[in-house]
Amino acid sequence: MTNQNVVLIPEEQQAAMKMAASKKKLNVINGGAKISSWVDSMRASSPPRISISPSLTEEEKSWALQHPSALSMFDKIVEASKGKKIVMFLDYDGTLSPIRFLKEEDQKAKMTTQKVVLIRKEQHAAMKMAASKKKLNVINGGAKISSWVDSMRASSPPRISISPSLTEEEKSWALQHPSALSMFDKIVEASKGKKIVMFLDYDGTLSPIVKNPERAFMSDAMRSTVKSLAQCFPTAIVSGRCRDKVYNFVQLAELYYAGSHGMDIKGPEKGSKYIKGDAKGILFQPAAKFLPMIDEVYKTLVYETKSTRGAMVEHNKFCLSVHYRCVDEKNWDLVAQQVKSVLKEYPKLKLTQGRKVLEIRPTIKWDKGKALEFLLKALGYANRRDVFSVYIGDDRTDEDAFKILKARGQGFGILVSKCPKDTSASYSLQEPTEVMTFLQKLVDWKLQTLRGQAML
Ligand SMILES: O=P(O)(O)OC[C@H]1O[C@H](O[C@H]2O[C@H](CO)[C@@H](O)[C@H](O)[C@H]2O)[C@H](O)[C@@H](O)[C@@H]1O
Repeated sequence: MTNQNVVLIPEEQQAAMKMAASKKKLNVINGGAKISSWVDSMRASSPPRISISPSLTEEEKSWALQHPSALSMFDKIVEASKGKKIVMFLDYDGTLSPIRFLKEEDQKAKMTTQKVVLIRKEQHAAMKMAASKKKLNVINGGAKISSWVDSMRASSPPRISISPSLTEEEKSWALQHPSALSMFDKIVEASKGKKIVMFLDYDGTLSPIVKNPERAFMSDAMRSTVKSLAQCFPTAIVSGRCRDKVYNFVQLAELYYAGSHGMDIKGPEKGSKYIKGDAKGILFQPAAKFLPMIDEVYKTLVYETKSTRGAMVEHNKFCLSVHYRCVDEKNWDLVAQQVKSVLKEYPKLKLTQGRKVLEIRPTIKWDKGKALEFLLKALGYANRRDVFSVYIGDDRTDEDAFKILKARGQGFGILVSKCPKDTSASYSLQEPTEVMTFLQKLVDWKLQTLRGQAML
């Protein structure tokens, strides 16, 4: 197998492929088309739906107040029409018929209107890949893609929907991964009599995704909520970033931090109120011996990518991130080639993908899931049945932690996502503002429970 033929499947893409495999019953109308700009322009011309969960943002609430449902206002409407002749004008597409297919494909779509679903281009690419599987080369655990650019496009998928109504697929996903907000009572019920431990990813979970990784600040309101959370439950931040950097963003000394995708773990600065006699805090760095190699690769990558406008290499101590969010899409393959050519010389390093980022890290068997287990053990909670862990994250690397929780039956994961994704998480939240609401509800619930106990 020549290097040119070798392609790495991003975890994001693997997930999409799995989802695609479960979609055999659906027909795809833009099956033969390339990922191209018309999909983007269609996305732009069709606003995303407001919400797949019952909770609304402030903006959505205000819009809903200004444009209330005609169903809920029905009586007022007929009241207003009293004594008048009603004349009806109805638009067709999107009003009398659901918008489910593309005009260019009308012929095909007519035959299968009921089954047709317009899928986002990443899923489309994945389905195409699945179909042409045999032609592709295998790397990275058996998964395949036809090109790096496809896989890079697939990271950080945009919202799936183009119409206000949910597709069957979305409905089914939402049923399987209901909003953690709407299921709040069930969640706290399940945790009754158990010690709750909180694990929080940073980017895309506590802070919104922004173009410049150096400016991914969390809001003061989020910080204050996380602070209150840590007063109620042991709380850890588990991030792909280097520990110092994520600490600088969060700035809460009372938390546990696992940086570099869990390869750099430290307990609270002033010792943990949850571990008796642990004044200094734990420190675990399973990839310490890779530091010189990572430094060397960092310098080489900075050199190799410096002529590629928008590319940025981030040093995360035990791992590296090559960002391409700000690189013109036509140069994404160039970035991929630059990274691949450097990594050829370093078989002890592996490449994974996050949201518009290529991540380089040691091949050791350590990930966010292992970090979660390590922290539970450090807290003395490893084999206890009365521990209930909640892990909230938005990226593929968080899946390792979701899987561990599922396997241990010691809590569950919450995926932060606006669109359906293959996940081992049990619940979903759409964005960081919803994460904050959920965390605040947990704090309020805990304080209320304590007040109730104090009154007994
Ligand atoms: O595990 P996480 O805390 O979620 O870290 C994963 C990566 O997060 C950061 O990149 C992501 O967020 C940036 C800021 O919003 C965004 O610009 C970028 O496109 C995202 O991939 C961080 O900069 C990376 O080093 C982490 O690997």
